[in-house]
Amino acid sequence: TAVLLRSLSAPPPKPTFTTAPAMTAPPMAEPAPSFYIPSRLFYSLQHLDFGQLLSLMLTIGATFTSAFFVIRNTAYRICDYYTSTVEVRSNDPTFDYLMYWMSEQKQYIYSTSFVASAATNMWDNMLYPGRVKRTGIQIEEDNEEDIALAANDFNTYWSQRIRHDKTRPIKYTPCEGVHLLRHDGTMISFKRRSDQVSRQGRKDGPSFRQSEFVSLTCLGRSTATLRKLLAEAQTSYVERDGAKTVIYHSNRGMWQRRASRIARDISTVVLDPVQKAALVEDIREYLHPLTKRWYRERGIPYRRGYVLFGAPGTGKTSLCLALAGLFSLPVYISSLNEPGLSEESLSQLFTTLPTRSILLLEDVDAAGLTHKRSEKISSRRYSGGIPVSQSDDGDDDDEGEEKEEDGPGSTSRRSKTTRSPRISLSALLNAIDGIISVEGRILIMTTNHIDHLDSALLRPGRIDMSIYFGNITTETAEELYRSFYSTQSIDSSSPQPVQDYQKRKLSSCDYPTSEEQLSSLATVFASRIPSGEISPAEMQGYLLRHKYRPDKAIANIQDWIVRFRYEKEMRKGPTREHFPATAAADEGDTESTARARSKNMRGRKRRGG
Ligand SMILES: Nc1ncnc2c1ncn2[C@@H]1O[C@H](COP(=O)(O)OP(=O)(O)OP(=O)(O)O)[C@@H](O)[C@H]1O
Repeated sequence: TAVLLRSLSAPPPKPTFTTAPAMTAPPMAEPAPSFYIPSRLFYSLQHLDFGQLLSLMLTIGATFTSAFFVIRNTAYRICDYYTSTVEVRSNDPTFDYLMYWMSEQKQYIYSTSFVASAATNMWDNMLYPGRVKRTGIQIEEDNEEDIALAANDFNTYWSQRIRHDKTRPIKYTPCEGVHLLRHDGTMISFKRRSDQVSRQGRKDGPSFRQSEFVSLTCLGRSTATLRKLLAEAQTSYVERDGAKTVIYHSNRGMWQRRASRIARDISTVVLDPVQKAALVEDIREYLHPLTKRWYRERGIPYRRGYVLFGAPGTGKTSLCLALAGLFSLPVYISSLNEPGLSEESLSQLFTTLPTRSILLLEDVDAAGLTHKRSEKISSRRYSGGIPVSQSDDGDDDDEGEEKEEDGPGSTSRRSKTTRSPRISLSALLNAIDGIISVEGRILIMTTNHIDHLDSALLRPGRIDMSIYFGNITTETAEELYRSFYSTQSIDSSSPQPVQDYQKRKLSSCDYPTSEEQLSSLATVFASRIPSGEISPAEMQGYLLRHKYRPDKAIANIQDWIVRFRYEKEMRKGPTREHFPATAAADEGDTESTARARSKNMRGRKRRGG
């Protein structure tokens, strides 16, 4: 250290050169101030010229770097020229096909890193890792083997079911990076990467959307191998659905597959036969290719919309699913109340629908955007887009009356009074028939209160047919009874254990054996049903108690109706008749105190008291 310090503080010695005296040695260039210390250090230790050494090193470095880039670019160009690549993006259905196919490949993927998923919602987790919250919704696909096993031996089936639920099969797809796979004797490189894109277009924006990319590369200038692979992936993805109805749900502006269900037969949804036939005929006509041409020739946007309205549990959603089954169309379900749904994502949902699909917008009245704009109610509750809370004294008499009408289970009224609309009416209208909105789709909106919808939403072109769903009538009660007990013939296409099970079950119950017998039972049943009082869902609830006893369903119906009426009364709130003692004490009430009490009661109800 002492030597070093001394050499640094001493003036630089003159370098000695052993060249010919005639040639004057060039004096060593005075090092630049920043090189002074390293230069002195080098010279004192190695007697080397630091400047020359540095330039030599820089030259070597630059040569190697340029050589590296030249070689790499040449290699890339050669690879590009002699290989074929296809890129698949996560916002395209092909991505789903490919990832499903990959998860089904048991061998021939040469990789050491995978995304493993045993989640209920396997697809969401795999396709969009880290982005999907668990909703707790579990929709299971039907499994014929399970049904056959259950028909044979329920206990074994159940223990297997429970074990399976605990140890869900783990599915694998290659994780981010490059992997090799062999398909039809060809080696294919599979590259997966993801990119985070904020909704505002900035990477550091508040809400991110993860986009994924997969590229498949194989040797040769022909893309045939890759096309064949993708076609195979698509077929395997589509074939698993068979004739089932595929249901998609919206999630933050994207459609996500949720389930495939055995299609519901349209005859199981009871509705005025004339209305039902008109609706089915209208859709059939709309889907006809000549209709499409007809629309195009006249410059009319090729779209069709329906609104199904009526009380809860009257079959609106059921009819929509049955129509999807009848026409083998996928159903895309969304609700304007969905958390996180913005105007931008709503428009994206509408534009990414496939042609020939059903878009079901549920409970449009509950979104808070659909009040008639001219009405007093609108300005009072949504002045400036900010919800105005109800005053505690329960002054709003209309409100109280409407609440009672909705019944205790109604959520739509509550949501309207506590939330401001996130989607404006104009955004919804634009999404429905905006210039980039998909043509060929069928829009079905359901609502419990059609009178709350703005007339702009219901104008022809947006909504072409409105169908009312009402409570059970004598005719629909008969139809429901028939559809409930008619499917008792043994399905000869079912596996033998299932047929045996059905036979055993039928022989132990008192089922009608012929169509005539069923008809006369249905007529007796229907004659005991009061028209317009009971919703189909409530009726179904009753029939489910007598799933295998059609005779008991008839015998017990009158008792059930008495109880049903009583419970309905009680749900409306206790009245004087329920409390005769109180009624007597109230005899002396003046009209004004009675009104004050009723007002208080409404106020308490609204506050949940
Ligand atoms: N018209 C009907 N025909 C046959 N079944 C019905 C009918 N209405 C209701 N149901 C039965 O009642 C249940 C609820 O029906 P659904 O969900 O279709 O009613 P909804 O009108 O859509 O109700 P909400 O307005 O609450 O969404 C289903 O299980 C369905 O089978």
